Amino acid sequence: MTRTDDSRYLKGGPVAQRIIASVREDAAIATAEGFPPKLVSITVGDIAAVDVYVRNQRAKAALAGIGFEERRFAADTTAGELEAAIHGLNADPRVTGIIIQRPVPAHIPIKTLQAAVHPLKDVEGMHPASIGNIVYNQLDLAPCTAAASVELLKETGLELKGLEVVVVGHSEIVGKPIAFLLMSEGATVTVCHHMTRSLAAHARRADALFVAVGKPRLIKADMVKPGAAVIDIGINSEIGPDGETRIVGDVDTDSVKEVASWITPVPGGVGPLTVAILLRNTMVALNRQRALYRATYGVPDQIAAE
Ligand SMILES: NC(=O)C1=CN([C@@H]2O[C@H](COP(=O)(O)OP(=O)(O)OC[C@H]3O[C@@H](n4cnc5c(N)ncnc54)[C@H](OP(=O)(O)O)[C@@H]3O)[C@@H](O)[C@H]2O)C=CC1
Ligand SMILES: Nc1nc(=O)c2c([nH]1)NC[C@@H]1CN(c3ccc(C(=O)N[C@@H](CCC(=O)O)C(=O)O)cc3)C=[N+]21
Repeated sequence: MTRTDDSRYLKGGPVAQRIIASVREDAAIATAEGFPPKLVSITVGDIAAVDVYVRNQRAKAALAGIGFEERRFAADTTAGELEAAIHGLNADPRVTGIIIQRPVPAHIPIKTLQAAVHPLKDVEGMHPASIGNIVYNQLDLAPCTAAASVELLKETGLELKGLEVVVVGHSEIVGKPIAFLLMSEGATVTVCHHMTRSLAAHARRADALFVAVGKPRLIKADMVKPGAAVIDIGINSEIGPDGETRIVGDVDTDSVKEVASWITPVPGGVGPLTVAILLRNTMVALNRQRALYRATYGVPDQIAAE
C-alpha cells in the first residue's frame, strides 16, 4: 500500500482546506465591511523550521484573502528594539494579528515579547492573559499547533470523553496547551517529559498518543498500544539515505503504522493544519477587535435596537 492511499494516515491537508475555505468567506465579509484582516509575522534570526512555517503562512493567507507581512529582524536585535516594534504594531489599526515566530535568540526573553503583543491581536493565544482562556474551557482561540493536533484526533471519530491520552513534551506552546484542550474535552490526560521515568510504560497505555519533543524516531512500535491514534507533531530536518534533507517527525512512522490504527504523516499531518488554524485564529482576533469597537463607539443598528 502506498503512503498516500493508506487510510491509517490522518492527513492535515483536507481538514486545512475546509478551514481555509471558511476563513476565506469570513475574510471577504470583514473586508467588504471595512475591516480587512492583516497578519504580521515577526522573525528574529534565521531558523529553517520557521522559514517553512512563514512560507506556508504567506501562501495560505493569500488563498484566504488575509493580508500578510513578514518583519525580519537580525539575530542581534535587542529585546527593547523588538518590544518597540511590537508596540508600533499594536498601535497600528491596519494590523489585526501579530505572531512571534519561535524560537528567538537566547538573549531575548520570549515571554517579554509574547506579553508585549496586545491580547486582542494575539493570534496564537500565547499572551499570559490569553493562555488562561483554555484553562477556563474557552477554546475558540488556542495555540495553533495544539488546536491542530486535537482537531486531527477528532477526525478519527473517537469519543474524547474518558479517552486515555498521553502527551509527550510539555512546552508552553504545544504540549501543555494540548493537555488543557483535551482536559476540556473530558479526556484523561497524562503528560510526559524528559524527567518521566518510563516513557514507554506510559505511552503504551494511550488510546491517543501526542508527541511533541523534537527527536526523530523517539516513539517506536513497542511503545504504542495496538489500535491507538498517534499524533506526531515533531518537525525535524535530517539528511536522508539519498543525501537529501528531509522533514521527519518524532515517531518511527514505518514501524508504528503497523501497530496504530491512525497516524499523522510528517510532512502532511499537523503542519498544514497548524497554518489553517493560525488563519482561523486571525479571524477570531479580528472579530474580537470589531466587538470592542462596537462596544466602545456603538454602531447605528445597535443604537437603534436599544
Ligand atoms: N507541526 C507544527 O506545527 C509544530 C511543530 N513543532 C515541532 O514539535 C516539536 C516540539 O516543539 P516544542 O514543543 O516547541 O519544543 P520544546 O523544545 O520547547 O519542547 C520539547 C519538549 O519535549 C520534552 N522532552 C525532551 N526530551 C524528551 C524525552 N527524551 N522524552 C520525553 N520528553 C522529552 C521536553 O521536556 P523538558 O522541558 O522537561 O526537557 C519539552 O517539554 C519540535 O520538533 C518542533 O519542531 C513545534 C511547533 C509547531
Ligand atoms: N510562534 C510559533 N508558533 C508555531 O506554531 C511555530 C513557531 N513559532 N516556530 C516554528 C514552528 C514550526 N511550525 C511549523 C508549522 C507548520 C509547518 C508546515 O506547514 N509543515 C508542512 C511542511 C511542508 C513543506 O515542506 O512545505 C507539513 O508538515 O506538511 C511546519 C512548521 C510552527 N511553529
